Amino acid sequence: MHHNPVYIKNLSHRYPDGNLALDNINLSIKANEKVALIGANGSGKSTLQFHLNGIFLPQTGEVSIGEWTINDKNLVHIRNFVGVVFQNPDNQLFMPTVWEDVAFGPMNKGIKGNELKLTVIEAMEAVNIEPHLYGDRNPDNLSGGEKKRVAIAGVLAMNPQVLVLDEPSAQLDPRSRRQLINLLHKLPLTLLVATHDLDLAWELCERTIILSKGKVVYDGKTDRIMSDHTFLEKHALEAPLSFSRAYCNLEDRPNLTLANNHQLSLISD
Ligand SMILES: Nc1ncnc2c1ncn2[C@@H]1O[C@H](COP(=O)(O)OP(=O)(O)OP(=O)(O)O)[C@@H](O)[C@H]1O
Repeated sequence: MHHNPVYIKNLSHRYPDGNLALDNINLSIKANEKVALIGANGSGKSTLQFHLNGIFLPQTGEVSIGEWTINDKNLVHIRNFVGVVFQNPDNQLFMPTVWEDVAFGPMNKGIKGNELKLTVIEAMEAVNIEPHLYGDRNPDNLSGGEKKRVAIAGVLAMNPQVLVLDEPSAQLDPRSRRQLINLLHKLPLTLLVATHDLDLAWELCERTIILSKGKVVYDGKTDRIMSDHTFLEKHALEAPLSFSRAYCNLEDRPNLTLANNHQLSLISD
């Protein structure tokens, strides 16, 4: 019996057209671990996330969330345990006002009255969406970054133990992105962040999983992989800028070692 909040064994996923999007994935994530999921377009990140809250059920292999091995009978438990914020917030916001959107999940869990009000306010404040300014607004009329933050608030209001985020920084301006990183950093929960923003991966996640053509090709320390330009290039990825900058100040991060000459030319650029 394992007790990790996320445990995936021999998971494969083939789309109806024959496309093998996940090819024998094995991984587990410990409580409160913050993990980046990176990989080029089409590497399988979204497909994997769809398996984490039962949007897809395993065709081959198994996915366990907390104490449940996902099947079509325990999806309510799974979805209370795992919150997923999709890449496109338009898929997530459907109520006439921001307030109702954030309140929707906790209301369905039976929370009401003052407790509901406090839950909604807390979730909105966590993502810097001021309840008195945004509560009555129609989500359709928000900017992309505001929608994204409301979608995150709606998931936080469910009080999940595992939070899965698909491209959380994609539409955010630098300040909102920074605030989001700080918020995610502080959250006492298990986090899996699929992102092309390798700076965010590096700043937020000690561990990185790299997918390539549906396979896990790296699972280990984020620091280590960000210094391996040859490996990143092989999987169509690029080292983050801030990481290269940090190299200029190696004494701040004494655990880093240069893996090859690429970094040296990058630093002097
Ligand atoms: N509905 C579908 N039917 C058939 N193939 C699909 C479907 N959705 C995705 N795929 C394929 O499965 C593979 C994995 O796609 P997925 O969306 O999981 O990748 P991703 O890593 O999330 O990509 P991106 O970075 O572009 O969001 C790709 O080859 C994609 O073309």
